[in-house]
Amino acid sequence: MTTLITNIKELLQVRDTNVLKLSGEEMKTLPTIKNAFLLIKHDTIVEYGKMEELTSLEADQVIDATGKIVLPTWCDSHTHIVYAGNREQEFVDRINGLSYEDIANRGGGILNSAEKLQNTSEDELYEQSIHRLKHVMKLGTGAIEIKSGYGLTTDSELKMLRVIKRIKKEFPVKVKATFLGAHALPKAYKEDKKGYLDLMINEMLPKIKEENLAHYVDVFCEKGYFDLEDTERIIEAGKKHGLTPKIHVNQFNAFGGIALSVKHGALSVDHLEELKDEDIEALKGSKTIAVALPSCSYFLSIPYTPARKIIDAGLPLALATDYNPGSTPSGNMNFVVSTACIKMKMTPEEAINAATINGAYAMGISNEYGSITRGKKANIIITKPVPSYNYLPYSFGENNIETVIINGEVI
Ligand SMILES: N=CN[C@@H](CCC(=O)O)C(=O)O
Ligand SMILES: [Zn+2]
Repeated sequence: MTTLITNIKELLQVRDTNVLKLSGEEMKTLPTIKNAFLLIKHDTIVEYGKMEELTSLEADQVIDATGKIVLPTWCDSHTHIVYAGNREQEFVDRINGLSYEDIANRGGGILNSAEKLQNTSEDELYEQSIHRLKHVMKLGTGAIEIKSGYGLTTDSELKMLRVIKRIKKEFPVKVKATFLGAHALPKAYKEDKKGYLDLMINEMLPKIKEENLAHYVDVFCEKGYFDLEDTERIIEAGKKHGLTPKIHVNQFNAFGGIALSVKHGALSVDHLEELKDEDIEALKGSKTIAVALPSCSYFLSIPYTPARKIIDAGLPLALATDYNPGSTPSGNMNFVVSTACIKMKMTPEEAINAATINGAYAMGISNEYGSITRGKKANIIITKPVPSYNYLPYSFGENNIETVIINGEVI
């Protein structure tokens, strides 16, 4: 099966050589070809160039993209889309004056989602999750990381991870799974944190390894959740089971979680709404990428991750949704890209780089995803007719996507 896309107004993120991530100044450049074509064979990008270089129109399917922009699908490197029910009551409680912290302290928040998930069957959880996944695929997401962390018992954490595994098998979208047992202290272990850490280390992780259910290990490293010592224990245990760390850090408080994550070779550190100079220093020269989650800042009215500070220090930055029921009930990467430009003062070029190639890096898949490169997976967004690529973040809230191709097939 071959698909030829012709007359593309502008083809974005064209990289002849296989760049794995972009840092600092490099993020300012978004290589493009105007009046371009793109040829897909089966699930792979095989050729692209200027229309005048196109020698044959022969293909099983020809899509005319006159007036339209073509770019790689979004790579959403931080989500919690496998969850049960929702938390719209807490949303109203926050409008009426309670804080995210107040709600958590009253037994709501993550523990509320955990209770719902524990009482939901694996099949029902799968159905609810794929409903969200299908929606975000239509919004242009072609690769996604999904975390556990709303189970908080061995059975329920495994239930979440099995749902992720099933999604991975059933859907063309690229999926990476992360074990986030250390998301909150479950009620049953309220007075016994050590007991819960032991449970994760001695029971959950070996089972996860046995069933090959995760690639990454995550910890909510935050005051009132897991401190540096807890985080280090879980990271070390995860690494022993072959899981690379990707850590929730600096969401509300900065107290050294970034340096710790870097020391352990974390692939990413995510959130970073609170950021100190020493955090920036810790990231320099490392292979760890910072991941900003602007929809979470928007929804919780907390500070935005200081993207300028990170990029201007020469560091790489990725953008992701954080899609979850408590802090970000949205998986829309288009909104993330817009919000990054509007609120974090990222240029459209930086934001698109952060949401494609750098997002892929933050999932460990940038050798296969995140750019228009010969040999990479054919995961493609075709927009509606738009004046320029700047229009995509500019027209926030508008759906500019007409067609999404994942693994070479229109979805
Ligand atoms: N901060 C920790 N975890 C999620 C939110 C969890 C929740 O409120 O359900 C996040 O990334 O924002
Ligand atoms: Zn998160």
